Amino acid sequence: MSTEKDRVVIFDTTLRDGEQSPGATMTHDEKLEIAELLDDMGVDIIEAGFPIASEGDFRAVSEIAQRSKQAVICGLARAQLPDIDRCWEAVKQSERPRIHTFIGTSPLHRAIPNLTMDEMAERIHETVTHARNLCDNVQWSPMDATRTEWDYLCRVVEIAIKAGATTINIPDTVGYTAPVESADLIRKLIETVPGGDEVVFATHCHNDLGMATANALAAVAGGARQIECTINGLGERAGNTALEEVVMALKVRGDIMPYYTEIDTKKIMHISRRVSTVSGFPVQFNKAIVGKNAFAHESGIHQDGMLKNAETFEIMRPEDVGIAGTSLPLGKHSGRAALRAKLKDLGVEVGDNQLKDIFVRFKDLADRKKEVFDDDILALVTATTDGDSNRLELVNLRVVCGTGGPAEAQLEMEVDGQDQSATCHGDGPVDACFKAVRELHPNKARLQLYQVHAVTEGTDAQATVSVRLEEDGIIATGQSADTDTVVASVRAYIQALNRLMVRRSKMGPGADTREISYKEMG
Ligand SMILES: CC(=O)SCCNC(=O)CCNC(=O)[C@H](O)C(C)(C)COP(=O)(O)OP(=O)(O)OC[C@H]1O[C@@H](n2cnc3c(N)ncnc32)[C@H](O)[C@@H]1OP(=O)(O)O
Ligand SMILES: CC(C)C(=O)C(=O)O
Ligand SMILES: [Mg+2]
Repeated sequence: MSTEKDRVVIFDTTLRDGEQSPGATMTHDEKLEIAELLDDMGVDIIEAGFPIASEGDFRAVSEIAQRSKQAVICGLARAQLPDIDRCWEAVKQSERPRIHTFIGTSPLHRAIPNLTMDEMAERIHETVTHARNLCDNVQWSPMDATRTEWDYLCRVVEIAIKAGATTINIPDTVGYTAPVESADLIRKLIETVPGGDEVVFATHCHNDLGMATANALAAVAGGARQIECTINGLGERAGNTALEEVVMALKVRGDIMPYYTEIDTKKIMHISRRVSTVSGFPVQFNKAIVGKNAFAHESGIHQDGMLKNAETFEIMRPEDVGIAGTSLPLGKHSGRAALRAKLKDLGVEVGDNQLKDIFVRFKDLADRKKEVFDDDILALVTATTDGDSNRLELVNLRVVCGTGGPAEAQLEMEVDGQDQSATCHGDGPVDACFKAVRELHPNKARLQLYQVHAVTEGTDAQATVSVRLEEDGIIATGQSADTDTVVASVRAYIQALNRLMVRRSKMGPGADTREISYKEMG
């Protein structure tokens, strides 16, 4: 049975509560940019700032008010007449202005302005009336509502409604409430307070116990039709309800939550990145919806499932939140299915046997590296698919080098199936290694080119080493990739020697490089 869905209004307070996070201050231009993005994505109400707080806040709220295309522009004001006047001065420039005024109503918060219950009730009446005389869209909030005595909460909400508030916001200022309480509180207020069914109830949750999203959604189930939230959950202490979370929860679980918003969800990722940049608050990797890993799968079983059917491990499409697509980063937990898919993406078609070889090398690399990048994979392919006959093979290598003297290489190498070892010194670790290779496999090949480049970033980057050898006009190259540059160098050198031997043998019988004595590297 399909139910008609109710509209839930999205009230974004990134520029007010979000900016109150220590260190999240935004410049004037950044605020204008974020407001424009919020407006474009379909946010219904933008709380643009606290106009009495500073000249800068006043200017930002005023300018956002002038520029907004469709959103209601709201400013915050304490329960003080000068605050409300200043707020009105700023928001009145909007075609759709709102004044949001608040006061802390719990016992702890009543003590801050040192007002008795009756004095506070009188102040609420006076300030909401004043706001309503200026603006016909007035929101009132009993700060710390979830720790306010029930009877007193009902009393002050009724006063605010009678004084003309059109939206009653019930803040869980310190993130104390639990979902079941959140739903009950709103439901009971609507049922109990005279006029409660004639105003919009809003929910404003903080994330101190990690329940802000759950509490906001529960409040909606209880009858709230406005959710206050911020991009990336930015906000005081552990933050506010994250806009992207509630919006996507309502979209994805419309089956059990018959509500909808007018947010263009495809714009979520872009605004998330901009807010992260301008606030300087990075988004945690595993953050719901907008975290780097929200649509990324590294483990083989998940990647295989995703390649067969994306719904196996994703409950929403990345495109729906503005992400280009799922990513299957390769790492130590990945399997063949993802490796094959990655190779295909990179335009490399391999047979089953080649894939097997590449996979062994890939696992070996992934064990040593945090993340395996596309370039790493390509380097592995080059190293694996050349199919030479390997008369020389690296078995073991230890290198001692540093400031104390010449480098020493202890090399163990298989030469035509026989294990041999040599220790050589050289002018640096690579020179020592190459000398050891030549001691075990004397040759006169001339080193035409030795080139190292890091193909990936970071201190664990994979280096690709290219070696080109020339001998009697025959040229052979070797290439190897490894996180250890010296190991890559030795592998590349050995590969080039193997190829040289193959080429020589193809040019005529008996022509074996081992009969040729070593000539100094050029
Ligand atoms: C839960 C929330 O997010 S509430 C919003 C919090 N945001 C902010 O505070 C950011 C903007 N704030 C500011 O820039 C400054 O605090 C100002 C400009 C508002 C006030 O600055 P000051 O006059 O220097 O006061 P200060 O910040 O030291 O103290 C707050 C004053 O406001 C009073 N106050 C606090 N909340 C309210 C309220 N809702 N209604 C009326 N008075 C209030 C306090 O009692 C205190 O006044 P008092 O010293 O006379 O008791
Ligand atoms: C000003 C109010 C709504 C607030 O931010 C809170 O109580 O958390
Ligand atoms: Mg808040």
